[in-house]
Amino acid sequence: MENILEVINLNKRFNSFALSDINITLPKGYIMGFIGANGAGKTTTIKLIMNMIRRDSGKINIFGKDNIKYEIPIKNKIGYVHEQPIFYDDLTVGWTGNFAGKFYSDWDDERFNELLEKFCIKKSQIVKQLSKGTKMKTALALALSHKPELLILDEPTSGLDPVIRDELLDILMEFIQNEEHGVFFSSHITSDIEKIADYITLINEGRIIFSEEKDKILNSWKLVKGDVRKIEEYKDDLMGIKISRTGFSGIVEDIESFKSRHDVSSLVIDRTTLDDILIHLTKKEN
Ligand SMILES: Nc1ncnc2c1ncn2[C@@H]1O[C@H](COP(=O)(O)OP(=O)(O)OP(=O)(O)O)[C@@H](O)[C@H]1O
Repeated sequence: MENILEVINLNKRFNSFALSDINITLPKGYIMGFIGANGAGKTTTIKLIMNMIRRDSGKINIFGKDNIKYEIPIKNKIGYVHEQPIFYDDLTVGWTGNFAGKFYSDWDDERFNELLEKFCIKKSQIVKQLSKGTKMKTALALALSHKPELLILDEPTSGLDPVIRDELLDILMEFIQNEEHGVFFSSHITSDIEKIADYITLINEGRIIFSEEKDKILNSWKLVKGDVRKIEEYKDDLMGIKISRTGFSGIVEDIESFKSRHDVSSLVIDRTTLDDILIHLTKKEN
């Protein structure tokens, strides 16, 4: 299987934060959701992928090529949306499209018009008068209008109402149908990721916790709950343990192996949602 994006042993240090040994692989034809708490390192990873900041070490290949050495041809085939899209605020959406089109050899004006219509945006609208959600939709229309092969989206669904979010998710699923494209998107809306992602990467405090197929994660990771008096028996095999007055809960990475080592008859074993995993594995203890 050919990879559209490979991040290999990537490191980047700021004064008080470090991204450590980041490894991510996205095969062609798939969508990867990138999740993590605020400040976990998602935007920094995306900026490194886009070569907007300098890496300390490691390697990033996009379409099989180094993202720095082949930056211009690679960026010609990437549709990128920043978490806070930046425009010339006093100008119109139409002007913005014409301007963006000059930078891409494959700009498709018809596609841009089609997307504006779908998102109910008029070309005559002045950018500074757009709502937050409409600005994001404009950024998405721009990112999708130069025939990109890879979409890199930093929180594309934040600020969008559920109807538009759903439309956007449909567009992303449609985008990968030809099996030649890929989507890498970060989001705090885990239901969006559960809905459309094939792969999920979870980052916490600058380290990858997992980067795996969604179905594998949701099938093998389970939420285990039990009587707090029995916690000693299980605690070494549970992650992110939370204790209340009566019970405990924790995450198990491989439920079959857990069952082979413990009597689970008194436990409740539930399917995990991404929110369960995020809450248990990334919440700092007070
Ligand atoms: N240029 C910089 N100089 C110093 N520290 C930085 C810089 N950019 C980011 N950081 C720090 O790196 C950490 C990770 O930030 P990042 O924006 O990557 O997190 P995030 O996961 O995208 O968070 P959020 O979900 O809130 O957008 C934060 O502690 C942030 O303050």
